[in-house]
Amino acid sequence: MPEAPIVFGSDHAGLPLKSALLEILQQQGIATEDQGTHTFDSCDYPVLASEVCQRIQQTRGLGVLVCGSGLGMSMVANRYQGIRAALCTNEYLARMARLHNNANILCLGDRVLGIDLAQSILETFLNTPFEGGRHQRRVDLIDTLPQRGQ
Ligand SMILES: O=C(CO)[C@H](O)[C@H](O)[C@H](O)COP(=O)(O)O
Repeated sequence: MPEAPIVFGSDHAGLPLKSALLEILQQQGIATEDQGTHTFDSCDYPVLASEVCQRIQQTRGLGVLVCGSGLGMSMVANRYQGIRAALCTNEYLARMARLHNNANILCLGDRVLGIDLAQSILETFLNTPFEGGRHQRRVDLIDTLPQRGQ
């Protein structure tokens, strides 16, 4: 389990699932942060994703972004340097996102997943280490190849 707090963010559509997952982790004694949103007023997912990504750039820990589908959050998050966001709809994807891609943000869709499956995906993500080895070389290329325009 990582030492930095798990940083959460959602828009209005992701608020119910985010709240449920935060409560579960808090009951397990896991440190968390909630960068918002905190109300059901309609808001814009790029703003919330930006807050969480900037926080992860500081903590170098793991984050969770929840919107209606998870798509918008993942699109925004993957534009940030050093952020590898993975939209996961099952435990296999969550496991591979950590093992092979060293993903540091998990994106979830509140309108896609039930709480039980989302909890299982989250726990898989948090408890799976990066495998390193050949995957480190590929992860390094994620950051360098686009800058070279290749
Ligand atoms: O970014 C999204 C879609 O890719 C998220 O699912 C948003 O939460 C969704 O678009 C919000 O929709 P709403 O009709 O404004 O609630």
